[in-house]
Amino acid sequence: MKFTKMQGIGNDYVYVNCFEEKVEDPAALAKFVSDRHFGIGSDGLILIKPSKNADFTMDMYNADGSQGEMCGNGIRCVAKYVYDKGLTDQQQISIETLAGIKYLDLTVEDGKVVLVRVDMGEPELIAEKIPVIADSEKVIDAPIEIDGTTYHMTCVSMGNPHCVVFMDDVENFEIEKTGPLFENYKDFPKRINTEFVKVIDEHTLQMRVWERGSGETLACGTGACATAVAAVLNGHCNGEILIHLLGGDLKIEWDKETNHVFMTGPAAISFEGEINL
Ligand SMILES: N[C@H](CCC[C@H](N)C(=O)O)C(=O)O
Repeated sequence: MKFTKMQGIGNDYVYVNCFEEKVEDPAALAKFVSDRHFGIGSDGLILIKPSKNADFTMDMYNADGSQGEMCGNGIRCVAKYVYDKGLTDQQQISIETLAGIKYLDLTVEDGKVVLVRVDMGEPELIAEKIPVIADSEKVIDAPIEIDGTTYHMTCVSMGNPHCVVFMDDVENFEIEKTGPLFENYKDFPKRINTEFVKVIDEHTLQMRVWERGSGETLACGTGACATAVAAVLNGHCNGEILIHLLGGDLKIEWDKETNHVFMTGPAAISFEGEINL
């Protein structure tokens, strides 16, 4: 099977063009290709498919084979793939996801996409729609005790569920130990992506992420959007927010007029190949 390996600020996936390839069991394929020793090595698998309602469809699977409703870094790479490979000549495209249809603006230089701005839609703050089990309608700056430590979390869905935790030191944080405890915590019926965030100033955040189904990744686009929303809700930030992730930076803006969150960042092709299934 032919594949293209791409990354959005270090959040890397194996991309399959399903206009040309047939994928029978995407969950199993995601687990296989994500394995660094027996497969290709990636944070998961992304399928590029036709759509009846948009220009294209993106289906996304984490490294453990679970399907994610949306992938911010992934959708920028899908946009780069379909433009650079000539599946479209439009610089404004729509992509259908399990989190709804997303609209993207492509910046092109020398015939190649170098930057993508994504309208990520509206954040969902109602606990039962995230979902998170809570005794309040929304979960903003709420205590959660994990392994004997009390953290304060703000929960946001960008189509997929996120729990944002602000703290003073993310660099030395034991994410390997604590990340899975959040991911599988009893009050997250669909598990959770967790962002651990340090506030630099009112327009700058530093973030690490433990992703549902993939563990720590170098970046998470939906997570960056959830983090920006949480930072505004908690009075830490406003306006345009620059988020520093391990793999690079994303620019996020929560537009008050439309209530839509916009994410701008790069996308890159690492290599292409064929894998024996
Ligand atoms: N692990 C996420 C999907 C990938 C999200 C992330 N890689 C992004 O860029 O948004 C989930 O299960 O909801």
